[in-house]
Amino acid sequence: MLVSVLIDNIKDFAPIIYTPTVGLVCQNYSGLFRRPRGMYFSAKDKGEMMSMIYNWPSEKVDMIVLTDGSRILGLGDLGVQGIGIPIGKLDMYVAAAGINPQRILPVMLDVGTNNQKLLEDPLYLGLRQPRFEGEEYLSIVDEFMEAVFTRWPKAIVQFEDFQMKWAFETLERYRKRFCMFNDDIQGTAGVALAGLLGTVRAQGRSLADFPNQKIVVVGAGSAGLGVLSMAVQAVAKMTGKGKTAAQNFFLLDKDGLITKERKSLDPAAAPFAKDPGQIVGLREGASLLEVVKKVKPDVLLGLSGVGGVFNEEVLKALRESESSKPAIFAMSNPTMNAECTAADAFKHAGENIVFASGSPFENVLLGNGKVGYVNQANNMYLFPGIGLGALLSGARFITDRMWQAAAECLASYMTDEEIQKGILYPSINSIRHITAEVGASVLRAAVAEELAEGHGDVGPKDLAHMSKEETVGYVSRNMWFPIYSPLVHEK
Ligand SMILES: NC(=O)c1ccc[n+]([C@@H]2O[C@H](COP(=O)([O-])OP(=O)(O)OC[C@H]3O[C@@H](n4cnc5c(N)ncnc54)[C@H](O)[C@@H]3O)[C@@H](O)[C@H]2O)c1
Ligand SMILES: O=C(O)C[C@H](O)C(=O)O
Ligand SMILES: [Mg+2]
Repeated sequence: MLVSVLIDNIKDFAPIIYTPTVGLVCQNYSGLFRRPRGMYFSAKDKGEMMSMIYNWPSEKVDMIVLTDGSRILGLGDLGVQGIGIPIGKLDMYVAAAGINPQRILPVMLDVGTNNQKLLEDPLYLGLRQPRFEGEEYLSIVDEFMEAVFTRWPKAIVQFEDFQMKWAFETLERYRKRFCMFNDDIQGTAGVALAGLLGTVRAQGRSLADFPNQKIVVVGAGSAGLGVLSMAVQAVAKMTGKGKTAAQNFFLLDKDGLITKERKSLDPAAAPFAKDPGQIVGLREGASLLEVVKKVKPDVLLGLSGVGGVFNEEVLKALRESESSKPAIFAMSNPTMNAECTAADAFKHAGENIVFASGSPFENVLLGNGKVGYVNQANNMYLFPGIGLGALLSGARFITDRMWQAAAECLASYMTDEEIQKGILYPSINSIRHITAEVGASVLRAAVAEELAEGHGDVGPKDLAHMSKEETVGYVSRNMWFPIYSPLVHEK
């Protein structure tokens, strides 16, 4: 496809090159395979990764999206078939951030798969062995990262769709060594925070009221925990109180409400586990329905990967919310894995809700000319700006402060009029403009943290002297745009 066609028609094409169609492609990838795109590093390539990286034909690489295929959307372990995700994310980088398509690199780390069906599939393209674990696994990722940053010291690496344990562990391991981030933990958190701040405004409250929002998060994986961590940081920033920042947040996983009584409580979930004494009438492992009935939340946010967990009973219980405009974020992907459909949300929870989903749904016609607006709460609103901002600032690392700046920029993009209509995010048609603004705020945060080393001829001092408007101009001018020579020259 011509890149200009993609850029000019991004709203129509995003659901094809990206979520949800990319999920279907990954599920059927070995059967659909025609030609390779990107690079595959197998566990058997250990010791060879440096020469492999130096064999990549493009002299410069700006953006790399890397997966090990272990948690592809809500579809589970798809082994090497997960390469569709880095390809789709990088197509978005080209369309949304104007990253030169010759400088992108989709990468698959093939460390085996635990998907029995794939292991038995004669067409499966990857290693036919269980996944590497422990130190063996980490040494493979280490070797890859060292090789990448030796050849391209100013590249940005985005980790995508890693199962939770490796998502957190690799983020901690590399975030202060390399310019990298984990999109499922950090990108999702930023987009959700922008949506949560928009929800406060939509509910007719002042932003300072955010710490009082009662938020029930369903799914304690990399995405759900990422969202809560960032929301807690935002509350702590507003109130100056770190310790009690999580008190209005409730977290559930497949075993129900997480409390301090949970046996083998995951340390990553521990900061959000409720003290049983604190929550009268709710026990360890309480069901989602019990929690919604008791808490009467302002927001119900799903990152469980399980389609339909916001069932009719749960949605009806949300009618008792203390908020006149409760919000439902059914963020799991692809469409089949959404916690509820848009139509069901408006039907069962009422017409005055605010609704967002990770995968696109059509707006819902409510009758009498009224429209139930569907937002797409997807990390695609932020990762292009984070990548571009980091690249153009020459950031050494990507910090929490840069993410906060990105989320606040996205949140402030919306006018009061839009917010009143339940519109929390801008149209994807303006994704280049959004990315320029987000990229500029990330760049300025990098400068403020003295992490900006400059890019090309533009040094750190030049960056520091740019006004806000000049920074947006600089970012926009550095977006690649396709210009095609006409086949027939006009006389
Ligand atoms: N919209 C977005 O931008 C976005 C971003 C990242 C992830 N996601 C989606 O979020 C989902 C989860 O991703 P993840 O990386 O956190 O996965 P994960 O596997 O790390 O976590 C899933 C969590 O859901 C819990 N869970 C499973 N069944 C449940 C149930 N019936 N009720 C309550 N909780 C249940 C699990 O216990 C686990 O805590 C995926 O579908 C993914 O596509 C969306
Ligand atoms: O890929 C997406 O659409 C969003 C997110 O990164 C996910 O894993 O679901
Ligand atoms: Mg993802």
